[in-house]
Amino acid sequence: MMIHTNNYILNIKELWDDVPEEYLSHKERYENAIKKAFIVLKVLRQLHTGNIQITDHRTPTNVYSIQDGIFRNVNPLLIHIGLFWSTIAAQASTEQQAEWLQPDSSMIGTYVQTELGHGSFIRGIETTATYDSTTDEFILHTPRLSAYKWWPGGLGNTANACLVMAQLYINGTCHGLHIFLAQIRDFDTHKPLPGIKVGEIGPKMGFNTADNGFLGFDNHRIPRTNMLMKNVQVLRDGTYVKPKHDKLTYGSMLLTRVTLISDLAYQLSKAATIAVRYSAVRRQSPIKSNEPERQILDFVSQQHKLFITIASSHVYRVVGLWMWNSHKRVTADIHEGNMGQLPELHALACCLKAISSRDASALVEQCRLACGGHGYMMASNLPQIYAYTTAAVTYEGEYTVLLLQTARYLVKFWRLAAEHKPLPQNFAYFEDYIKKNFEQWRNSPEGIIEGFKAIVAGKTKAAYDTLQCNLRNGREFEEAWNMASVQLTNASEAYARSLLCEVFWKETVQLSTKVSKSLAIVLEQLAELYLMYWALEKHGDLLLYSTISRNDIEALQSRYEELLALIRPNAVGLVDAFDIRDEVLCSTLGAYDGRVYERMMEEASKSPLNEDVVNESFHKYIRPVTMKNKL
Ligand SMILES: CCCCCCCCCC/C=C\CCCCCCC/C=C/C(=O)SCCNC(=O)CCNC(=O)[C@H](O)C(C)(C)COP(=O)(O)OP(=O)(O)OC[C@H]1O[C@@H](n2cnc3c(N)ncnc32)[C@H](O)[C@@H]1OP(=O)(O)O
Ligand SMILES: Cc1cc2nc3c(=O)[nH]c(=O)nc-3n(C[C@H](O)[C@H](O)[C@H](O)COP(=O)(O)OP(=O)(O)OC[C@H]3O[C@@H](n4cnc5c(N)ncnc54)[C@H](O)[C@@H]3O)c2cc1C
Repeated sequence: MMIHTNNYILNIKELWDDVPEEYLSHKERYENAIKKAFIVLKVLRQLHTGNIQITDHRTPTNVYSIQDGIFRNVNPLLIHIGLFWSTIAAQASTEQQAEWLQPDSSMIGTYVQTELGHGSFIRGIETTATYDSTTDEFILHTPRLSAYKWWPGGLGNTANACLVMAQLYINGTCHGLHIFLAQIRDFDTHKPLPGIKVGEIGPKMGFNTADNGFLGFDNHRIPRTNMLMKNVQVLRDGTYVKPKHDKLTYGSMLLTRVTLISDLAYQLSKAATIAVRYSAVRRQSPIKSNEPERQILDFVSQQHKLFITIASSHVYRVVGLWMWNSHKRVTADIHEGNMGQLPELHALACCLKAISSRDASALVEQCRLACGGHGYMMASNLPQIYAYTTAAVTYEGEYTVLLLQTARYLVKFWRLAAEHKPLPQNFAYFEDYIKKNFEQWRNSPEGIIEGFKAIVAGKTKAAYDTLQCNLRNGREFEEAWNMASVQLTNASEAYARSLLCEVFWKETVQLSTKVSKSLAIVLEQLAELYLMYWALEKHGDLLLYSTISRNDIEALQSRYEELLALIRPNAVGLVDAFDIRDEVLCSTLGAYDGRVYERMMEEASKSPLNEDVVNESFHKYIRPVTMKNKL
């Protein structure tokens, strides 16, 4: 059957709620979401097997984005689709993949890594997988409460299988973390298998349809062939065959960090669409007292809040794609046995995942604030987008922890520069900074990019000097590192910002040659706005580390304000161009037709508190008190 995915999915009635999900209980929310998840999964399987074919050109992104509207929260199968399958595809041997990656598989899986006691420091994970050569099995075991797995999405009620990260023991020797496939529930009855203690962890700030779960193993046995064996093997006699790089097991985190950048771009585009459209509808107070009230989008301070969100969505879309292509290239190299580019990819993914999630959550919150009181309504959808986005600051590598990973990479190159050793081209600016080869400041995108590089160099130098000073004072390296960690994270943050500015500007300039002149102008305005915004935000750092002057900063401010005025007439068009359907946006404030107040009233009428003219609690609790003296 040929289908148009948009229409097909939008027309499946069971996928769309009559009662807004906020009115459901924790249990009902899950049950509602799981019903929908399996309808969507069926569609995806039909697409995969070719039973239905797509006529529109944007799937699977389309299916992925439509699900945002379907769930208004999180698809409980997100980890099954996004992490379970992709980890098997990347880390299982060809034979394992042939067996496990069947489109009609009974397995519903999840990715089980974090424990009650350890999330960030994964070498501290306590779950063990001990090889028993007499039976050719691994024994999975949870030695104590802190070793209970805690957090995995879909684990609480949905999954019947999982990929477990555990410490591998062979003949008493620990070989570190490895990934194992374990069945945890019966495929038919769905009851936990013997030796498995599994459940759901309870309500959270968001992700409430994702049934995040806990899991403990009591000497649970799985076949030896259930260890993911593409990069590393345990042979029948217990021989351990090492991987070519000892962090290949962390590959799924790397991939998800890369993917997340694009997902966050999409969340930003939703928030921007809601806030900009609302700001075009909402009128509040005149600018000149003798004039009618103005669209709040005409207030320059409102433009300052919103246009950076539009621009940032483009930045993360462009940089997300750039990272995706790098990941593809590096993965192909790894297949050929060349690990050379992995450290760089890891360093970039860490800082970009950290900064994109932090930026996205801050900007979504800014959009909510920009919608005044109405932005606080769940029906605006901004609170849900925020709850979803801010979780990304923590999961898949906590913000600070990831920035400190990138700092290791920066410090290595600074050490080379300080010792006057050869540097790769992309760090040549470290040497310039040491030799004080400072460029004359230019108030242009290229000038700002150079300025940001000077900040990276200056901050890395400061962190490195502190580290050295701590070492000279007799501290051990790890302690000296901890003492310098505020400066180290600052250097990483600056590095991420300089990458974002450089990649976005260069890609925009290139793209501009391929599109119409009028579109090129708008794209360049947005890119310039992004660079100016951050130059002004970081003007203190520019004053410290570059040759910028006070006059230059004043000129930047004027150009920034000019850009706000230039973008204003295109603001609504720019968010319309994100092309997000009303059914996906799920917002009373952001719908295409601009019927904000009508939709708000329609949504309010769905409140169960409006079902009875007089709520029965009046008779039970209020009247006895208020009427007491009059009875
Ligand atoms: C209709 C449906 C359609 C569905 C379509 C699906 C599409 C999917 C799209 C999905 C997109 C977005 C949605 C995503 C939603 C996700 C939902 C949430 C899921 C959440 C899951 C999780 O959170 S899983 C758990 C994640 N946990 C972490 O990230 C833990 C963080 N900690 C670490 O990574 C490590 O502990 C740390 C790296 C911090 C340290 O490791 P350690 O072993 O201690 O390292 P060291 O010994 O200190 O050595 C460091 C050296 O190792 C190098 N290194 C570290 N990591 C890596 C790596 N990954 N790769 C390469 N190298 C690495 C590091 O550079 C050091 O090297 P050096 O030379 O010594 O400096
Ligand atoms: C919504 C959501 C979904 C999730 N889904 C999954 C899943 O599907 N599967 C899974 O396995 N896990 C999942 N997780 C768990 C997630 O990966 C971890 O919570 C995350 O990696 C952070 O680890 P933590 O909770 O141990 O934080 P902690 O490391 O305890 O962080 C607490 C604080 O300590 C600081 N800190 C910790 N270590 C250091 C250090 N070395 N240096 C400086 N500061 C440090 C941090 O910066 C932070 O401020 C999920 C989490 C959330 C919130």
